[in-house]
Amino acid sequence: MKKLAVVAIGGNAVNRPGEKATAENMFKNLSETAKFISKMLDEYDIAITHGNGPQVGNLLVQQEIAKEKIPPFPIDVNDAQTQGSLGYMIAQTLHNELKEKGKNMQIASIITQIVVDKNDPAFQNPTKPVGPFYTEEEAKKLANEKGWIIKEDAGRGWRRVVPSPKPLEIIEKDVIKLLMKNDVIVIAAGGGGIPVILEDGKIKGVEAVIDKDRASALLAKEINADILVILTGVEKVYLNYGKENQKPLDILTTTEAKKFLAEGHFPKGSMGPKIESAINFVEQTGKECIITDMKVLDKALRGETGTKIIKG
Ligand SMILES: NC(=O)OP(=O)(O)O
Repeated sequence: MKKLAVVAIGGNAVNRPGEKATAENMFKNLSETAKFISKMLDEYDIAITHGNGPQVGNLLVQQEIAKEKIPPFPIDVNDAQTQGSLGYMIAQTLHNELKEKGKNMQIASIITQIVVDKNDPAFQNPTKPVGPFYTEEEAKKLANEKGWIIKEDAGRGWRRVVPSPKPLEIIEKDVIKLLMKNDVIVIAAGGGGIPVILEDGKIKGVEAVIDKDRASALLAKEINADILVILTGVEKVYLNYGKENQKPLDILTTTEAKKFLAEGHFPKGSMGPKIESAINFVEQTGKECIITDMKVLDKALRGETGTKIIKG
């Protein structure tokens, strides 16, 4: 029997740094991503999750420019748009890769809503970077003109930030489980899921972008996954990343992970949420999480590279 995995694909699986975010480039990059992910399908049934920070921010910019003629949508509707566009691209590129390998598997991209707490303090303190990078000067000008909140993003430049509440419950969890039981590759919780709140027994979208690694950990827990795989731009997690004394980590216990997180080894906008999500999933389930680069995914799953987070 195959094991169950949630695979969270990072931003560089979709857009390479410095490359234009054209549909053509995104299809090209995702075709490569599909090659790496498809290697795990003999051993694992998978649910794929993806980010949407750059894409949802780009949609907001497009709508800002066109707002005199076409009314902008709220952020939750734009989250849904990115689930649709990226879900389509991932499904198509994976379908084509599997066909080339002589495999005929069904792939379903699920528009996924995730309940958040309407009193989550994140609504008062936006932290999630979206859209393009700006210089400090450009970003401050845009913040003045458009009322955006802007922040410096992990030493890479300035970006608009929006609220990022904690994901609590996946509305479509049962249909995701049903599809996975029936050997369907599921793409779900894209862009961290569409944030919704409960009001008078109904659900209603709210303007925010949930962190995709947090949503991936929740999905992995809810579908009882054997492993959470977080794909990113580095092969291993490092202590003192980018410094002369940087040290790669092969195995990290949850106790060590919490200590290093508190010591500031994992920046808020990049490795921090991945480590937090890994700790949540591993502590709550006793299962494992691997953080690695998709190019070495097969080796990491064999325990030959990557950083494995275990309970302890
Ligand atoms: N929603 C989200 O976390 O997107 P990124 O990973 O692209 O920032």
